[in-house]
Amino acid sequence: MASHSGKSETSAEDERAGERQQLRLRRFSMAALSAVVTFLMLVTLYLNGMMDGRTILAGASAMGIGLVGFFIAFKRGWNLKAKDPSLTGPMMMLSAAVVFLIMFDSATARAIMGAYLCVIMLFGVFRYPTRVLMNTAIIFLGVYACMLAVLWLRGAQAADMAMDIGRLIVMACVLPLVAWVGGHINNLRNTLHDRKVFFQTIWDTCKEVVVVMDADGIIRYTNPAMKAVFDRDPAAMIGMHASSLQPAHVDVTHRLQHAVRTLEGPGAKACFETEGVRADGTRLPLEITLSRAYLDSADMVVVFLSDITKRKMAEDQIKHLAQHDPLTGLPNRMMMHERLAHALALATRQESAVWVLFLDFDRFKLINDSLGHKVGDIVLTTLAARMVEVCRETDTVARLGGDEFVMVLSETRGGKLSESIIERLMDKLAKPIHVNGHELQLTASIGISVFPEDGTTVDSLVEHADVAMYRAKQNGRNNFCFYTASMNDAAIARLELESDLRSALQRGEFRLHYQPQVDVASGETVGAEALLRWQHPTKGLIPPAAFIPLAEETGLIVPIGAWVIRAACEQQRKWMSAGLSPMRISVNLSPRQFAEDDLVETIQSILIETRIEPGYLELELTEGMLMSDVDLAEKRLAELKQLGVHLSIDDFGTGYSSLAYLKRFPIDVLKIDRSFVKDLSNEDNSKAIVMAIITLAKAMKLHVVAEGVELLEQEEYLRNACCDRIQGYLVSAPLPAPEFEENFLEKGALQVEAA
Ligand SMILES: Nc1nc2c(ncn2[C@@H]2O[C@@H]3COP(=O)(O)O[C@H]4[C@@H](O)[C@H](n5cnc6c(=O)[nH]c(N)nc65)O[C@@H]4COP(=O)(O)O[C@H]3[C@H]2O)c(=O)[nH]1
Repeated sequence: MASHSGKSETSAEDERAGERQQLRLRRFSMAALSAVVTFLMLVTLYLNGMMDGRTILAGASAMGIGLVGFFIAFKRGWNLKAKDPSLTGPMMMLSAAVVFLIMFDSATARAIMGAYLCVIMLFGVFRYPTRVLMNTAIIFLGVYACMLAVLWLRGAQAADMAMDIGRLIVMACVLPLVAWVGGHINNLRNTLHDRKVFFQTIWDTCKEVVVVMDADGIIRYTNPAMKAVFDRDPAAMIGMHASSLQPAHVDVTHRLQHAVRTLEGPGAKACFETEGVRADGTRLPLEITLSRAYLDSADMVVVFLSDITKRKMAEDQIKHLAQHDPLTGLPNRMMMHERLAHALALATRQESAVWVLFLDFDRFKLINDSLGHKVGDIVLTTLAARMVEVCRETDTVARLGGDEFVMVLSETRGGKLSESIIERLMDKLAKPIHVNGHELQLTASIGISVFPEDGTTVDSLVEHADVAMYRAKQNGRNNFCFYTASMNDAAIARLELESDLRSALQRGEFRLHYQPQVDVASGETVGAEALLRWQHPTKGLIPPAAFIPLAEETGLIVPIGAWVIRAACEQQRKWMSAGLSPMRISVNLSPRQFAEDDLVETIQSILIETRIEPGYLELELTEGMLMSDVDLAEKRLAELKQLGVHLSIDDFGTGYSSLAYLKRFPIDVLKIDRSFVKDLSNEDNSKAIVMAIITLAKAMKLHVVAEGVELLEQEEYLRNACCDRIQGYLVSAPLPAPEFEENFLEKGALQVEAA
């Protein structure tokens, strides 16, 4: 099989070689024929007495012998051994030898060959580069000069010599010039050809449609992109009017004409966007760029048509993203502004009212913190959908961020706005939401401002609705409140508080009070909780509840919280330096602080600077902080634990702690929330809860501290329930450091193992 295919390959090759040899023979025959024709021409010259018969005979014989030799070589295949089997070189040398032989003998032949060469050179300028032409001219002139020298030596006639020398001089002047000019023409021709290929490639591969049209809008040229973009045959478009590329309802003739008129000077261009139509009738957005060009003796307009479908889609998407909230798909603050401005303009004309509702969901932060952002997101989208359901199409529901929403309700001619809409909205929002097995019930605090009574601008109405919302929250959650001028005062006060809070740290207005923690069994003070106070220059001592939420909201809690830890450690150091027995001091950590990446480093550097053993510092965390991101909490707690500080869960029982998670956290202490302690005397439920917490803590080998112990009977119950420690007014209210020192340290505080 293999040898068979090998054979067939060889025979095919032989066949091709045979064909090539035949071709060479044919070419040779044509060259021989041209030699015969030349010979006939020479015979004509001879018959007219212009050439010597001997010369012609000698030339013809030499040529004849040479041609026969070549013929035999081709027939026998000798030529195949040569480098160039066509034998072009030897044949040219034979021709040149014969030509020079004839020229040598005949002045006429020299004259004819000179003229012949000039003609060849002239035509050659379109084909050969300067170098080739110049070489040919020099060789010819050199051989010619040598020939004349030999003739002169042989004593040629003076008249003939003069003619030949004159011819040689003329040719010496003309031929290099022809060669030089010819070379240039040839270069230009090549450049033009290259440019043509270059621009043709651009024309053919350009993704933009290029249309060259005359002053009447008739398409003269267009490129292959026409097919790709408009699905139309470019050849078929030639001669059609450019308007055939547009949908029937779009007429840009005037725009086009106007744009063309504005094009002044070379390189001027005009640009605009419009719509085009494909062969199947579908439309596409186009960007048109026009410029003028002069072609075929006429003014032309060159039009670039770019398909901007993708760009338009991206623009629309960006616009949508810029104007909408990505989570709920509702308009965002920017679009709410636009819509409200529009609603106000309309209401001014129609002399109707517009209500701006500012909504904030009560307890949302707690849900978000304790059940995680994913649950928070589901809750928000559910609430957003409910708000939209209550609205009419002309109304707007927007999300400003977090759990803050704004609704813009416009009064129509048919119906007045009334409180019943708000009640309907609140009922709808308060319906339970089921997420991941949790049944969540959220309520909204709603502030309402009314146009035109409460403001005539977008900003004032939104601001006033916000102020009213704060009041609604203060009045107890799940409430709504219409704005009144006096509310503004409260909002201003809040702003003032915020600005005072910002400078309180620099001004050194913060203080720490210490509340003792007492061992139930021994009655001895075994620790203290450091609690923050703000000594305001005009308002006096402000309790933390009045400013911690604001500090948390503004982020100021991070530097304030760091100050608390430092102040507590410094106080501890002072007491130790004064020879007082050290005890563990606990400080509260806020959610923001806990989330800070450099929390551990901050605490570590404070401990090092104040030379306090980590075991004397206890950090109080809330359940919400741990549950909002369990993985982060686990990592952060491990880092803190490694540092050596004590960890406790504050207000235990009020959050959403899963006991399974509790096991993952390296906690030392559970603090029973004071709401359970408060109800110990009269509520069986609280007793059960307190007992459960203590049992749980014991099972997990944790210490238990009961907060807010005010009454002896509460202490008694806790003692019987084997609670480790108590903290509360029964022992002492939080005290400034000197009083705490006097009452609880000097009286012989018990030393606690810092481990
Ligand atoms: N009714 C009653 N209350 C008692 C009794 N014993 C103590 N208390 C009060 O209960 C609060 C205990 O602190 P907390 O649960 O950590 O609750 C703290 C804590 O969450 C926060 N807080 C206080 N200081 C800081 C701080 O430095 N940083 C952070 N992030 N939060 C702090 O402010 C909350 C309130 O602090 P305070 O106003 O100092 O209120 C303190 C304390 O004065 C009692 O027998 N009965």
